[in-house]
Amino acid sequence: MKIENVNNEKKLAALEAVKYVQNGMIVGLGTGSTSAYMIEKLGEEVSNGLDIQGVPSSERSAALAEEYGIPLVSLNEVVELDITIDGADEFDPGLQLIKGGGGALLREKILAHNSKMNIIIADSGKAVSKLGKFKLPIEIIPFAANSIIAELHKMGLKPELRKNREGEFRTDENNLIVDVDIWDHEDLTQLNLDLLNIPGVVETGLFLKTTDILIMGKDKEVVTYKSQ
Ligand SMILES: O=C(CO)[C@H](O)[C@H](O)COP(=O)(O)O
Repeated sequence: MKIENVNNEKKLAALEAVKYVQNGMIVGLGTGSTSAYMIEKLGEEVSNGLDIQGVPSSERSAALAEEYGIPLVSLNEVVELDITIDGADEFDPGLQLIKGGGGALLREKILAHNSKMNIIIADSGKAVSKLGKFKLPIEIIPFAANSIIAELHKMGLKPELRKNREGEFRTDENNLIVDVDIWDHEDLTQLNLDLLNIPGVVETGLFLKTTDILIMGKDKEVVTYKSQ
């Protein structure tokens, strides 16, 4: 699909999700290109009088929200969120997700866990029948990087340390990301537990039970899925 069509689907999903935001809400702000459309639209609504406070899931989203005039608070000030709107790298028919392509999975999962409602916004290219074409991001602490990578190799997960132009990719919490191949794994709940059991693994990008509503842009329309 052409990039402008993908972007249009992202935007459609984002605009639809913003309709769920009401006056007085504490809103979790996701990270990524789809979430950026949502933050831009929320900023427009704020300038038209919508009274909300945002809790950003990354430094990038915090900067964007500030640029668009959305008042921000920290999670520690509010403890619970009314709604979080975030993107995904893949979603399956059970609305299970792989997230973390942008490296913000830790704060994103914390927001999702502490939110009364979680809305995921995505273009149609993110829909899969089975999770795992996208490599699963895992956040790990630098102190244990090599031992964790060795263990992930033993598990057959073909780990790759994420890099960028500056060298090792660092998260907002100054951790590392390892991307692993989970394609051959059927029991994702068990896999998630096995990964979280490795000392030094901070969080995984498997979001298995957090989605309440998923809004997908598809051509010029939106399709809304609700969790059962
Ligand atoms: O999980 C994420 C960041 O950690 C993003 O939500 C995910 O990567 C989707 O990004 P985009 O909206 O740019 O396709």
